[in-house]
Amino acid sequence: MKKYDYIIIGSGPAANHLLFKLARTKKTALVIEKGFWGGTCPNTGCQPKIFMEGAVRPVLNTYYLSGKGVEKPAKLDWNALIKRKKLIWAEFRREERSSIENEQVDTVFGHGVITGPHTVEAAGQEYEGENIVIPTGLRPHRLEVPGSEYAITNDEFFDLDELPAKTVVIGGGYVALELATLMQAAGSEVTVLQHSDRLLRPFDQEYVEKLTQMMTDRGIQIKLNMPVEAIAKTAAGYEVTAENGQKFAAGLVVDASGRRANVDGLGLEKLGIKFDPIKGVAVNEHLQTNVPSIFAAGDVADNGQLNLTPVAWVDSYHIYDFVENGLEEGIKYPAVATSTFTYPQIAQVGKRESEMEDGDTVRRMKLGATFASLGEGDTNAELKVIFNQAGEVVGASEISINAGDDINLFAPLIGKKDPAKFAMNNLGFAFPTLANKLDVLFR
Ligand SMILES: Cc1cc2nc3c(=O)[nH]c(=O)nc-3n(C[C@H](O)[C@H](O)[C@H](O)COP(=O)(O)OP(=O)(O)OC[C@H]3O[C@@H](n4cnc5c(N)ncnc54)[C@H](O)[C@@H]3O)c2cc1C
Ligand SMILES: NC(=O)c1ccc[n+]([C@@H]2O[C@H](COP(=O)([O-])OP(=O)(O)OC[C@H]3O[C@@H](n4cnc5c(N)ncnc54)[C@H](O)[C@@H]3O)[C@@H](O)[C@H]2O)c1
Repeated sequence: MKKYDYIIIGSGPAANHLLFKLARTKKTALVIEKGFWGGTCPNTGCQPKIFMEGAVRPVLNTYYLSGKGVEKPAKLDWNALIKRKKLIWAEFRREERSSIENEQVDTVFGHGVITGPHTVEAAGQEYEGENIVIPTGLRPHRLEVPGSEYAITNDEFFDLDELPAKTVVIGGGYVALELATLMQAAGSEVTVLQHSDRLLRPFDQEYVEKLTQMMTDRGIQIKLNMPVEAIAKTAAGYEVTAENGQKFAAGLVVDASGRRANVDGLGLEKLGIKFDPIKGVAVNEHLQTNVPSIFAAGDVADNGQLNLTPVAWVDSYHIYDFVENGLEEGIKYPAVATSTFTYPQIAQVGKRESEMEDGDTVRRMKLGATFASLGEGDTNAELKVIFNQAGEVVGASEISINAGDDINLFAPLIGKKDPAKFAMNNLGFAFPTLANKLDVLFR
């Protein structure tokens, strides 16, 4: 039986960042993957999404600037964009597996099953590992209603050659609103059906309302409290029926009703490894499962964090430091910033206004009134920064077309006592960018 220092089941961001670290050592690893090499983020998640958003953003920009110096809104050519996407990704997919392999790292294509505290089976072979790491990620949740098989998920979305004239998106989280943004910008008539009364739970709800209004103004129908009862195939496409009897016709239905942990068929039950079928594998402060040689990392680890790529990186770095450097201190997550890649974007780091405690204060800045935002037609742009009683920055939220980038300026300011002084003395920001406006905000 071939022996390795690490057996890693899954090849997503949590796995490849552990491999980057291990490359500095002489340690050996086997990576097992049953889907696309590289995992969700580069194949069916963050990367194809941000690639497409890169074209959608300037198109929507011209929509808001139309008649204000721009003659008319630009038109997005979905078919051409997908063609270009497929070309770029075909090359990525050809090369990704071989980019992982080297003299220290072997790869196997297949479903990994843990058979013992140090053994894993894949593609009919058993392998031995000093350490086993489970970064198996999440898979799309499928609605449990008749006809749910007619809906696609993000797994198929980024390869759609044609975009129908009418689309229905089920869900109200990151994926639902990001995909709805892309499809409407490409000319589809989009309806979003959310089962509850809230969208984008991790974000400032005042900004979510602003975003909802702007999406609605562009023609996206957003229906709250609209649980779906069934999806049926019709001569023209599909018909989605809500529990209240309302019917929605569409040429495409996208199920974005959340994601579930990839824990099935991993052999966890046999070894007594604790897990939750939705949230994932139970871990301690070193990301160890209740079997000490077996770790979980990234989205599938029930680590109390949002399921984001930078969190997966932090997890894999911690496992490396714990196993290789004997780090005793438990994992400490930084304040990880997050953003929706809608139009406009909503971004967040640290506390939200709704989480303020006694003594906290909030300061707002109407970014939309600045020359830069006026020039971009981003007149609803706004920023909120939360301070604690000691004057330290404890959170920031922004709605703007650049919020996802802007929020990164606030991550290093979290916990800083005199942020204006810190920013002015330590960070030499370019002008005129949001960075320079920090000075105004902190006066
Ligand atoms: C549409 C979409 C957009 C997103 N956008 C963003 C974004 O903008 N920013 C952000 O931070 N995050 C984003 N995310 C989340 C991000 O993709 C995840 O947080 C990240 O991929 C987690 O990495 P991971 O390594 O834990 O798991 P994954 O990337 O999911 O990788 C897990 C891998 O394990 C494999 N696997 C599972 N079980 C087995 C098994 N038994 N044997 C072998 N292989 C197995 C899977 O095939 C998969 O390739 C997005 C997600 C989606 C769906
Ligand atoms: N920009 C980003 O960073 C980004 C983008 C996409 C995904 N992600 C990550 O991936 C995770 C998964 O994203 P997601 O959008 O799939 O999940 P999510 O948890 O953000 O949203 C799921 C949505 O589906 C709704 N829902 C749940 N059950 C439903 C039902 N039966 N019928 C209708 N709606 C239902 C929920 O209320 C929620 O609005 C996110 O939590 C996030 O961590 C991040």
